[in-house]
Amino acid sequence: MIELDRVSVVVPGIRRDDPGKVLLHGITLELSERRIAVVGANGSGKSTLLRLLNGLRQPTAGTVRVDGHDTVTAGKQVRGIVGFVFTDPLSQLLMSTPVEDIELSLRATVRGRAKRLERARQLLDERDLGHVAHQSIYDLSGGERQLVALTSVLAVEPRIIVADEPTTLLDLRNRAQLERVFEGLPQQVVFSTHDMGFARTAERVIVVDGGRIVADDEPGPAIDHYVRLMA
Ligand SMILES: Nc1ncnc2c1ncn2[C@@H]1O[C@H](COP(=O)(O)OP(=O)(O)OP(=O)(O)O)[C@@H](O)[C@H]1O
Repeated sequence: MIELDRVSVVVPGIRRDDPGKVLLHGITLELSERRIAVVGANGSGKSTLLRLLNGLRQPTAGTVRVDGHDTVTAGKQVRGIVGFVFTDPLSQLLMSTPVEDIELSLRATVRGRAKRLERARQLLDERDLGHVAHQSIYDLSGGERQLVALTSVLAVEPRIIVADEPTTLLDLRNRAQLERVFEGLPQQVVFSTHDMGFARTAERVIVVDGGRIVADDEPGPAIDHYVRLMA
């Protein structure tokens, strides 16, 4: 369970008389559903909200807790529970090939390089990515790259996945494939998206506007609210 209690995020101004910019205004949420989508216009605060959930960003005021662990004071535990998938997998893949990247992830949980490499190859095979295991990550297609990034995050078995627009850079076919992969994950998944079809696969849709939650409902009414807002 993720809990946000009166969370604000403020970026300080550059000059002394500049009050700064409020990115999120006093948000209180309990996130327990298996699939939660966050939608909103560009710059509305979706990424800021999602980054709070695994401690990538810290609140200026209020608290974020994951299974009772505060993301500020217990960041390590939180990152063990919440895996984060970025829009651009190249922001996340650190090694030059898929097998090496997954081996790196596994250093947190598996002892011995040979064992880690074997497990990495097995995880890639399970996602039908065995044939690209030793290919440069720069030579993968966008879809393959995002699947490798997701496989790398899943390798350490997080209980919750937070994904920031994971399908935005993909073509329609890869988008559909990745959405199916997300739908099949046993983990709780909190994702942001501009794709209303993807948002409709969630049980709950949260609409963010100007750093505030303006709708929080089942997909039908929440997406209707968002569409009216954008009209
Ligand atoms: N470190 C920062 N300093 C100043 N402004 C910031 C900072 N980080 C984010 N912002 C601003 O906060 C607002 C919300 O950004 P955020 O990335 O959360 O939006 P978003 O809803 O994810 O947008 P998009 O759909 O375009 O990805 C934007 O106006 C952005 O420019």
